[in-house]
Amino acid sequence: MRFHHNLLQATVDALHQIFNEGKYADQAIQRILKRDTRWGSRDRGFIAETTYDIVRYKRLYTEIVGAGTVYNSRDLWRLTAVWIVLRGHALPAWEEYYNTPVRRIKGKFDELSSQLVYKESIPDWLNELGQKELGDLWAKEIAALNNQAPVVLRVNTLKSDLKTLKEKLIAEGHSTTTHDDFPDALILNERANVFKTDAFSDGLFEVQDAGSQKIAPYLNPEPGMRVLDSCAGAGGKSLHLAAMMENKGQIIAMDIYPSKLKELKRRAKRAGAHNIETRLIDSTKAIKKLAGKMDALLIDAPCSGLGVLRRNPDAKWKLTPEFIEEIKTTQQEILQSYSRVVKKDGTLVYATCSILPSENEKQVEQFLSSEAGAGFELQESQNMYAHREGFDGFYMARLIKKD
Ligand SMILES: C[S@@+](CC[C@H](N)C(=O)[O-])C[C@H]1O[C@@H](n2cnc3c(N)ncnc32)[C@H](O)[C@@H]1O
Repeated sequence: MRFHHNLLQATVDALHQIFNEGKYADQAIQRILKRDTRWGSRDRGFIAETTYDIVRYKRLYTEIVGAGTVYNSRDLWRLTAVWIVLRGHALPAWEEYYNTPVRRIKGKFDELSSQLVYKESIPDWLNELGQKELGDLWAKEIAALNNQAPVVLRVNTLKSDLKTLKEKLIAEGHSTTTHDDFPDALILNERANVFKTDAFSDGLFEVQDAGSQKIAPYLNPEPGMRVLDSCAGAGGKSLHLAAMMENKGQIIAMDIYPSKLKELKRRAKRAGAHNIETRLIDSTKAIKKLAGKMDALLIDAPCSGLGVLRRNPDAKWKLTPEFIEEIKTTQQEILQSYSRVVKKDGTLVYATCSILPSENEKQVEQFLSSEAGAGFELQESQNMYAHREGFDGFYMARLIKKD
């Protein structure tokens, strides 16, 4: 493999922003990619993927090179050297790589690989938590979460269908594969920036992981229903609900951040979704007003995000045990207070992109045994794991309001 110095320099600069300045990996990479308009899609892909890989294996690589917590330029170049060596490539004859101890890198890798915290590059506290909550599943799942995620699209059935979209994408140079378990999904055969396609500008699809595509259908939405998407964010699930409801009925999309709802509106316009109304949650009144009025409630709860580490590998280094404890309190508060909007025989779906039972099953159990949850019955629940289904990790539970 032939390496280009300017692309590795860009990788080193991105790593500096992420490791030393605490920037989010996706934002740091986006900024760096704007630097040179002559870079083609392969160059951009190289910078993004190399950076993500090194972020993913930060602990392992750092231990191999013996760097501290602040990385100087030499340390960052050495991390890229480890990346090249462990992929079995020859190091280019650049000044930065002079005297790189290739055999020592390989030896250290073999030695450290016997310990999960190095092999999968995870903080000790997270390893302990994962072992405690998931037992034997943990090692398999964390290994799968270190793989690169495929790019999955969801066809917007308000404007297109799977077959037509597949053909349009081929005409724009992108081939895709369908999947029997995910009826609206097309998986890109080769990574590409599909946001640049006409099909995307025309609102024919959204980029949405296959696991995430299971959540809106779990609510059994039907045209004409009144649905509350209480943690709507930028609207990934609201848009899917609008498509499934064929733009008929009402979707109230709520969040505590106006910026996310603004983005949702923009996306809804592009998607031709006309039955979504956004409402900011700025006091408890916003929810109280809807008490007993909704046919269905989706709580796509804020969570640790441990199921989507493949997309956000830097979350491993940003998450803290304290944050996970706080978010669990928020999850229960949301269940307790928002569940009141569901009318008799209505449906509540609680979902997270976490794999931890304490954010999932345990939250639902706690809710059902509380006063607010007493009128609900658990109908069904499902876990999705990266090591089993090959997509992001998710949890969802469907509860029915009996009285
Ligand atoms: C998992 S994300 C939602 C993703 C979104 N549903 C989608 O499909 O794109 C969780 C959302 O909950 C929001 N949130 C956090 N605390 C909340 C609260 N107390 N009430 C409502 N939303 C909240 C966050 O701003 C975030 O957008």
